[in-house]
Amino acid sequence: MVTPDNSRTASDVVIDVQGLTNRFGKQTVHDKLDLQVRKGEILGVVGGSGTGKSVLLRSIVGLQKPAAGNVHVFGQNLSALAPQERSRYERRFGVLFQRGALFSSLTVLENVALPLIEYGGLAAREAQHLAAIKLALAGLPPEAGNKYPASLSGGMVKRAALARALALDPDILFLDEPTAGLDPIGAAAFDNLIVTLRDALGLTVFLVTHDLDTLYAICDRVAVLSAKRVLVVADIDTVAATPDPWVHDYFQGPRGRAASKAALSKAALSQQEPH
Ligand SMILES: Nc1ncnc2c1ncn2[C@@H]1O[C@H](COP(=O)(O)OP(=O)(O)OP(=O)(O)O)[C@@H](O)[C@H]1O
Repeated sequence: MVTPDNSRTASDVVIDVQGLTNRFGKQTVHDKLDLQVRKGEILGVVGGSGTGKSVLLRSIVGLQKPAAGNVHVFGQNLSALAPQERSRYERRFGVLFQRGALFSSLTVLENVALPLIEYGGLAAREAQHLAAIKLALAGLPPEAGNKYPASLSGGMVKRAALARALALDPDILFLDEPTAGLDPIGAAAFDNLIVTLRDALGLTVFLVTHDLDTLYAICDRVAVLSAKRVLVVADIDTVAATPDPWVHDYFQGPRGRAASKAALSKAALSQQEPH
């Protein structure tokens, strides 16, 4: 594993995955995988289809019991905690699942209010007031709150799911392919929203994605999953230059080159803008 930047201290680490092994029957998805996530960063997690990105996310948030290994979050070994204590820590996580995972029989506002009632102990009225604020944070107009998920556009579903992930004021936001299925303009707007929320709320973001534009635009570091482990975790330019066939095809292919070029032009433009 390549970790060129050792300047940060252990206290920066909010998630420490050590020796994680996950199996499904005879299939080993992770074999003694190690990964650290630093406070306040947006970490992009990439890898070929089926390399175990979602399973890794699920293992960290406690939805997948690993065959071996530990996950420390905020210095606490979550696997060693009693269920009640563990769920206290897990409430500091906000998770946006791949397909949104909203309840279809509830309105958007009710979906966002639900965790506030269930885990936050709020009465329905207060929960809905707070939920309306979360919807606004996620960039949805107030009228979207009264709609059912089926009547929302793909982009709005993502924002509604994001609002729900933010409901309990998490410290760490987990996003599983948040821009999948969005048009490029919608995806760029969602990327910007993630950065704004990270900066405003001091979040740490664990972001599983296939979206090269997202990686170049908003990730502080990128981790590549390959051969059941983390092949490399570093800034994107270091990752893109890693000698590995999948990394090469992914980052040096036409889409990778276009995304890199777009990021460079954006950086040049922002330097020209008056501050
Ligand atoms: N609950 C499960 N039962 C059995 N196998 C599973 C289960 N969940 C995941 N897997 C298998 O684990 C492997 C990793 O799955 P995972 O969804 O983490 O991949 P991924 O890297 O997120 O892929 P993609 O980019 O296609 O979403 C796959 O082979 C998948 O079929």
